[in-house]
Amino acid sequence: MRWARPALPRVVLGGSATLVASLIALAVPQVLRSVVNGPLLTDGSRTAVVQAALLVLVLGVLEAVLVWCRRALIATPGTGVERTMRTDLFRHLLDLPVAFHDRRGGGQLLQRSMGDLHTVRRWMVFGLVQLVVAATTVLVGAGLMLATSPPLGLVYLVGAVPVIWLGFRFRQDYKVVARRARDQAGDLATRVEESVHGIRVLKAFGRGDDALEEFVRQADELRGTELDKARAQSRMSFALAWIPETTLAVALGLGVWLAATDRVSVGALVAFFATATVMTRPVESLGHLMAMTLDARAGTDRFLDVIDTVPALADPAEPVALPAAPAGGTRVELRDVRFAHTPGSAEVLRGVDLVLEPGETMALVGLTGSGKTTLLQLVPRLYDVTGGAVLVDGVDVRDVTRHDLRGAVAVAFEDPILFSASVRDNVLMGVPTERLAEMTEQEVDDVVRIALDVASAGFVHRLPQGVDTVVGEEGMSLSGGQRQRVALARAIAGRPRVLVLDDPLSALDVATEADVTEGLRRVLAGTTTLVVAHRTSTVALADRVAVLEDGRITGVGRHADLLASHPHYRYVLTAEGDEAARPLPGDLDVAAEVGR
Ligand SMILES: Nc1ncnc2c1ncn2[C@@H]1O[C@H](COP(=O)(O)OP(=O)(O)OP(=O)(O)O)[C@@H](O)[C@H]1O
Repeated sequence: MRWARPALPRVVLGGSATLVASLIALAVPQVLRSVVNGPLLTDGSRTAVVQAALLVLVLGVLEAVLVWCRRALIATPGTGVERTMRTDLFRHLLDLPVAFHDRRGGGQLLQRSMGDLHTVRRWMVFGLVQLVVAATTVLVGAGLMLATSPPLGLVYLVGAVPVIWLGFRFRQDYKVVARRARDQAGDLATRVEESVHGIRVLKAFGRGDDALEEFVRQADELRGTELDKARAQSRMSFALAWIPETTLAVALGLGVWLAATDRVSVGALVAFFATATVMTRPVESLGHLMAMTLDARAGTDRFLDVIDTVPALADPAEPVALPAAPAGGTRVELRDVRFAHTPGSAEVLRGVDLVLEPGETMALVGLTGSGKTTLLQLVPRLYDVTGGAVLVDGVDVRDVTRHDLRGAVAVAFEDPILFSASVRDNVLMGVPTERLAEMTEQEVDDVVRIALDVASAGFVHRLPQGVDTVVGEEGMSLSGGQRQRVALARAIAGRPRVLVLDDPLSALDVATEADVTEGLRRVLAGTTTLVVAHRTSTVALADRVAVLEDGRITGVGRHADLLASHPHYRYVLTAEGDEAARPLPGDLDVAAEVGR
């Protein structure tokens, strides 16, 4: 795995240190054997006993030093691997298309980047090395026992057969519950995230108890799975404790008989059981270490599920550069555009043909759910068309890099999302980083000031720290209309070639709306703009209006002309509100005609 590779040298070194430490532990019984068989049972030489004791002491100190080395060597790369995996996952999440995030719960992704990777790190730092060392210790120990006394060693090996079989079954069962537990933990995190996000709705509708009930149900489910895990693990640990112990009891009876009949030396018998004692801990830890490994595997699988998802909206292999911005403005064309949110589902857009001439402001009007937002999102390529093409200055948006495209096209959504940063930083998100890097402090200040002015966001200067006020998570410390204006300022701050606005004035009162409209008119001159409009006042920003009906554009023209000639347009604007069909200044005559 590429994430583990940089850490491998230190992990191998740390593993080797632990291995040597375990082998040292296994060597102690052999020293014991030589003491028992030598000085203890024969000449009783004190020097030999002292030498042996000193040797055991040195071996003990060496073992302790090596255990310390393991910790020092492995802790750092373990955290490094976790950090790199987490960063790569986050980078990938940013790279994945909006359609991916439409399908995945936020909590699941949170759980993947935090809980799952934490499990992987713990396994790398502790589980992996311990597992290798325990397995090696058991193998070497079994070999030593076999060499010390073949009949006793064989008894021990016979006992290993059911343990191996149980281990195999444990692996099969635990793998499934480990994955289920991680998925359920992700679902639970999604529930928390969704409830916190929608706390106002829950409180306003008194639905807190229902949310709690659902949370408890999911938490119980997770607890059930955790208990299944614990049960499987304790079954395995139980087997790993009683089978070797029973085997040793049999071996003890046999060993005493063999020693009594001089078929095995007392020293060998002592060494055999001392080795078995050294092996007790590694053998018993195998259950826990296997469980840890399978947990880490479930975490890794969930990590790879996301990281292996190829971004459907990747940059083209040979990107085309957008032509330099033409003096008169940028031309945007939607050519026979088709779009379905998921493969096989009904098409939301069914052959949209629309041209925005350079510098033109086009309003997009249609019934709720007719696909206006969807259409808008195809221009900055938040989704890819499923048929036809979107062209910016004659270039298919799929042929340019996303970086170039997003430098040229700016968006303001109806539901404006701000980040927990200052107003100033939120606005500056709309300016490409390279351009920001070339600006002086004064120029940056001017960009922020002008953008906020155009969006009539003067309220910002009355905030406690002015433009440096941090707006809280998702900008929740601001009102809806205030957030909408900051988001609008962000969209226009970068002076984009194309501006895509999704009903950007919907949360504003009439007076503020008039101010913003006035400011926008100035800015929009020369910027090709597509703006979703539900109200006549937003339509007032536009040079022409396009009517989206049943997935197609059924009319394009001036507001007054459409009001006169297009029944669906008239119906949409009238249906959206009493004041909606209010004619624009200068349209009074036509409106009067229609009204008659
Ligand atoms: N992420 C999504 N996944 C699946 N279907 C979606 C998704 N987003 C929107 N839709 C569907 O696509 C259709 C068009 O939705 P869209 O948001 O584009 O409409 P709209 O015209 O902007 O509506 P409104 O005026 O209410 O904002 C709707 O039927 C909606 O259910």
